[in-house]
Amino acid sequence: MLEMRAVRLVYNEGTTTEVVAVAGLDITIPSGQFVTVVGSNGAGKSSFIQLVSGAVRPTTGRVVIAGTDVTRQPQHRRAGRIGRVFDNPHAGSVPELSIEENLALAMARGRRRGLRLATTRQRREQMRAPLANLGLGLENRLHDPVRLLSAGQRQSLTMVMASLTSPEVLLLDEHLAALDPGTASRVLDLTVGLVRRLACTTIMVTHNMEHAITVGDRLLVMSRGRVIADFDAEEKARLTVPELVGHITGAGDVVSDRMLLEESA
Ligand SMILES: Nc1ncnc2c1ncn2[C@@H]1O[C@H](COP(=O)(O)OP(=O)(O)OP(=O)(O)O)[C@@H](O)[C@H]1O
Repeated sequence: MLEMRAVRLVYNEGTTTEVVAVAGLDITIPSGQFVTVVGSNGAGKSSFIQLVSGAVRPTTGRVVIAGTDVTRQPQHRRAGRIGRVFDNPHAGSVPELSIEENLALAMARGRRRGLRLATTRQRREQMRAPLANLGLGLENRLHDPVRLLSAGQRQSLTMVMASLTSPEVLLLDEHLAALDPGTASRVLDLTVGLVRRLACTTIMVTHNMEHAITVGDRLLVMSRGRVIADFDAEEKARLTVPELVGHITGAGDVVSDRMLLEESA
């Protein structure tokens, strides 16, 4: 279970540039639930993800993962429990290292022994299986540097890397945003399969209203640092894209061209 208790995140507090990024989050996400999150630019979606990962600390409030209060725990201490995939396909892997070395790094993440790049035959087999599941042939390119991969291949690899530590929580921050529609759809299918296999608590931020509705068990709409709508699986199944857009505009927020373009795609 993931709990956010009265969480506020204020940047530059008490100055003329003060920004309330998160204005009060009180959310309980049961273990294994797959939550999608939408909202306009600046609604606080990435801040929510960063508060869970430990990239930022709340100004006030508490973050609890599986009963452990992690509010003051630094990011590296929770790294082994949390998988994270960013919007930038280049952010999740090291371009000059091979696929195998990147996977070895991911496996070492969060372990006390530190990083060990040497690979054993057993470990290589452990890496090959999830790569083969992608259906992209990457299992036969273990020695290729990651810089040779396309954006979709890199994002798929990052997904596999995030899954290798069997995370309790998987954080996906607009991880399909930089991909063309066809590739995004394939990586989304991969995401759904991976989340099902890992059975981990998952938060997926997306600007794609269709994805937000069709994927996962719950949908949160954020506006100005708060959750303004919370749809369970049944409500989500009945929700239409125009209704969802209506929730965002109804809060006085602007729906970006990107959201509308993808809505009509
Ligand atoms: N490091 C920072 N310093 C100051 N303000 C910040 C910082 N990071 C985020 N903010 C502000 O906090 C608010 C919430 O930002 P956040 O990135 O969480 O929104 P978002 O919903 O993810 O937006 P987008 O869809 O545009 O990525 C915004 O007003 C943003 O400008």
